[in-house]
Amino acid sequence: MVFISLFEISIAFFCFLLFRHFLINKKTHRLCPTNWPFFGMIPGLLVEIHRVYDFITEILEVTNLTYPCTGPCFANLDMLVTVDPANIHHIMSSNFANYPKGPEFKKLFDILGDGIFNADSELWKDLRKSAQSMMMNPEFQKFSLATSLKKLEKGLVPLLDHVAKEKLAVDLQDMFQRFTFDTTFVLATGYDPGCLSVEMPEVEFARALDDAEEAIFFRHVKPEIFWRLQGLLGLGDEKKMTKARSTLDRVCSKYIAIKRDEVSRGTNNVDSHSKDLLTSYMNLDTTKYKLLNPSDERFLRDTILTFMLAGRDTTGSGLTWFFWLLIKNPEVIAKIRQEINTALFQRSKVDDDASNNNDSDSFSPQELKKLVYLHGAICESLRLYPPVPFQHKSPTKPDVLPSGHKVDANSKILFCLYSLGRMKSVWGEDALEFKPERWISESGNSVHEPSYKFLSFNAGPRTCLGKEVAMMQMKSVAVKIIQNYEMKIVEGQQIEPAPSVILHMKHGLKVTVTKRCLV
Ligand code: HEM
Repeated sequence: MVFISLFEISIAFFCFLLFRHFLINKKTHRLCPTNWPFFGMIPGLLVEIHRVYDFITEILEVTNLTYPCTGPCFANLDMLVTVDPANIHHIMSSNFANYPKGPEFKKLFDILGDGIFNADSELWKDLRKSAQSMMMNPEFQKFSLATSLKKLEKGLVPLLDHVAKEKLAVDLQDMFQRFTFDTTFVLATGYDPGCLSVEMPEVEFARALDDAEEAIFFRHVKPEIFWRLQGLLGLGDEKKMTKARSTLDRVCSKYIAIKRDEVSRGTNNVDSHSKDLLTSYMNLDTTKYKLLNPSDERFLRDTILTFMLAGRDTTGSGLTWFFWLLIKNPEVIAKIRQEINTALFQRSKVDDDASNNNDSDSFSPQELKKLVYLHGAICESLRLYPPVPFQHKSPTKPDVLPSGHKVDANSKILFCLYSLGRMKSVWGEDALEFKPERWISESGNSVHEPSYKFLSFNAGPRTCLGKEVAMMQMKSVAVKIIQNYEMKIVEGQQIEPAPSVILHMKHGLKVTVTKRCLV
């Protein structure tokens, strides 16, 4: 009897705690997830995980751009989610020193070791300066453009011709990932893995990167102890992560050994003209960059892997969403074609005057820069579908953000780039529409948007180092395909972002292709 009453009293006390909790933690808005005792908002987030980006976007729109998200009390998953441009500018630029990526970031992305994505303070400075000096070198830029053009002519065009001739469907996402995988691998190591071909071979390195990215995404919503346990027991995503790690280590180690051998024998791959990043790092002047150690295999492995993640997936994802938007908006394709034809006509006039005979339909970087409408269309696509959909920061000292939110030392701040590009209060009432014209001024020049508003390439001192390489690559691919092919989306596909640290399409993008008759 006494036992039953004790049980009833406990239930009543628990109900009282729950009631009190809901009175204190009233929801900011009906769309926001409930903050449950013990589990925080995680149950509400997990229910919406299949459409997590749109869910967060809806919440941020109704909460004035910043939302404190509470995790389970035992899991250290509390974070402040913000897309307020004033906060972004404060964190990314004006108070950069107080906002490193932090140790939590490195734990989640541990597969990248001490590469530039994970590094902070002095190590990051050395990594950034060395990578910048290599990538800004005009020889590297020429090498990068030549690599893209060669892959276009020898890989992408034959594949699209084949698909058109045989009336097949091709997964554009797979095709672009293979394209950028090959080009980035050449830039990183000097070797072409030949992933883009009519046979579409399975490439274990590419599969391992995909698996690792998915596992990293889920680490963001799981308590650390949980995913570490999964890793130890070899379960779920962490099982894939362990396998991915061993594949990535093995492949990197193989290429490092081949390259060391070549560099020591002076027989470097002629195609790369010694401008690939691996060769440059092996010959690094370590008196300038005291914290970098190119004789350490681990350092070279982390560098290759970081560049593969930085260059392959981002540009591949950017191209996929861009072509999806184009196919859905044929009037945009027509305008880009018109712009390309005008540029080709002007070039032919200049050539006639100078008696040159340049009948190539590939554009030089200077010519590509003049395609203002194409530039606007790509920026518009990167605004709505940023390849890196979210980013983290963690303050070293407590601070108050311009939005008035207080942040503690070592707390987590998350920028949702996907949501930022869709906020009506930032981009206007037509924020959800695909409008390349948004990026063109009345005088016909490109409109520059500040990076704390258009964050797709990051902002402040950690701005993306590959922005120019990526834009040139996307433009070269776009010109070639738009000029020579028509594409149609295969009916009945569901197009949605996959939960990953890169904004992939969950089920790919299958299209049919026909070759255009050019007169
Ligand atoms: C459309 C294509 C691309 C997009 C949208 C993009 C976007 C970004 C973003 C958002 C970051 C910041 C990530 C973070 O701090 O967590 C970043 C950093 C970086 N990106 Fe890109 N990226 C692209 C292409 C490339 C390419 C092609 C390369 C190199 C070949 C590259 C190299 C880098 C590097 C080295 C960093 C680290 C910068 C630092 O931490 O100081 N990116 N990129």
